[in-house]
Amino acid sequence: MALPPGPRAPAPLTVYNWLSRPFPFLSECRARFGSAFTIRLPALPPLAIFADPDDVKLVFTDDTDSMVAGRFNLSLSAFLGDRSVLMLDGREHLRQRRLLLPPFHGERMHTYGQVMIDAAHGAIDTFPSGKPFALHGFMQEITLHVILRAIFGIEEGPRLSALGKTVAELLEIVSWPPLLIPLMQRDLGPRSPWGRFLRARNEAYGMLHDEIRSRRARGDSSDASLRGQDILSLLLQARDENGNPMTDDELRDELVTLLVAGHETTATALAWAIHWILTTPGVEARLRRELAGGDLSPARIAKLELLDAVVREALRLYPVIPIVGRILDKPAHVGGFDLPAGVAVVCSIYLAHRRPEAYPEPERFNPDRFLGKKLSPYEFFPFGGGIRRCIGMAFALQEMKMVLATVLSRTTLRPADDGPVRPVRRSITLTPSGGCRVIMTRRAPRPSLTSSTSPTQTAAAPSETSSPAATAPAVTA
Ligand code: HEM
Repeated sequence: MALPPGPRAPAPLTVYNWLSRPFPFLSECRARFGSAFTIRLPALPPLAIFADPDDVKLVFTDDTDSMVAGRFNLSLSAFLGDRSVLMLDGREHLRQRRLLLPPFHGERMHTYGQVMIDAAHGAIDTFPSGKPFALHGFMQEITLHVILRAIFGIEEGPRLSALGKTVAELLEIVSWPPLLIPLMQRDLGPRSPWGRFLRARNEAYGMLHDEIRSRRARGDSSDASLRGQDILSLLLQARDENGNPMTDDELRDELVTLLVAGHETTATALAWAIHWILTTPGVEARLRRELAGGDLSPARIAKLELLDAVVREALRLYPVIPIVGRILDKPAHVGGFDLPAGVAVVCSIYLAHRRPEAYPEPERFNPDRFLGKKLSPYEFFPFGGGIRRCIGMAFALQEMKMVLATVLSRTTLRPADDGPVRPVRRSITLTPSGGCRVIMTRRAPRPSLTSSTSPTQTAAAPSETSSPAATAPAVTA
């Protein structure tokens, strides 16, 4: 049984390349070894990397149960809990996935649209004016707020703030890439990275259990505006095929999974999208023209074609998560190689998205390549594929569009620096270096008609001001 060829550099160098410069490293390997190659990292199975559509299809459509994702994701189990859908395989995975899917169904997205727009307004009100700032942090604020509101359905107030603070702290600690290495996962006291993580996680667990218990005890759903459509309410009502609800521990692990998976990923994708909009000639002007053609209700924003193409092209060029993988339970034949059991079969999203055969001039940000076209799910898969495809895909796409439309309609931004922006790792995601630094030169007041029922903001002719004092009411999200 032979693995594809691959670099034989000393382990520390490979670890450095993998953690610090994954995109150039993947490109170099592809140039040197061809469309399939193997990367070896200490204490992990060999990673056999593929990017050709036939090989990706084979992995995503495998129905033999011989390629398991839960074991591939194992390094995340300390972060997410061992009952997280990401950790499970086979029947257990399917059960948990079926329970989780309904709140994320495309049709439900209209419920969350206004929450997303309101959260964007709240953050825009606090953008510094006339001086450089990193957008990524503000995008994180928005996506954290949105996911907390969508999951728990609670209104602005001390409960939401306390949960937000604890979750943000937890996510900040886990964003440090070395914590993914099992050797680093040791509690050496409250000031050590893992010690800090464990203490923050216990605090978050306590709060989540309180929330679950009080919700069960009340026997009702959330507060006002989401009217029982929040994700926790739906998960509490969910039953598997035997009529059983999720246990408290299952619920807790899934809530942590949704908070982690649904927050940093979308914030990073937004930061990249804004980077490309500001730095690619013509794109911002075309988007503004598209936005100006009518009201800015969630329903209309969701249908804007150029905005949709911009979002997809941003996810193509720098996919937030560069790889998805499965561990082979049994030997398998992939890409002309007979791979032994135990190997990790990895689909490189990044390399697949840069194949010139599918994407002429692959390095160029060109949203037109998505206009009026539907790409194969084996050539464009920022959300992975098959029975493991991201549960939050529709949610993330909706959120990106709502936030981008709101930011563009109320502000004028320009890049703060001339130098190149490169991807840097934060845990498993790759974010723009410097956090996408921009300068805001205009902020229009928040439109007065943003409400959950009648959002009728207009994108045309926003008023010129750069003074935060001129901005409108307090955060209502
Ligand atoms: C731009 C934003 C996002 C990106 C790029 C992204 C990407 C991904 C990827 C690549 C996977 C692995 C798929 C595979 O193994 O084939 C995944 C899985 C998952 N994502 Fe996302 N995601 C995003 C947002 C979200 C959101 C908003 C949520 C929920 C609120 C979410 C929840 C999940 C869950 C639960 C899984 C596990 C699915 C399973 O194992 O069955 N993600 N995501």
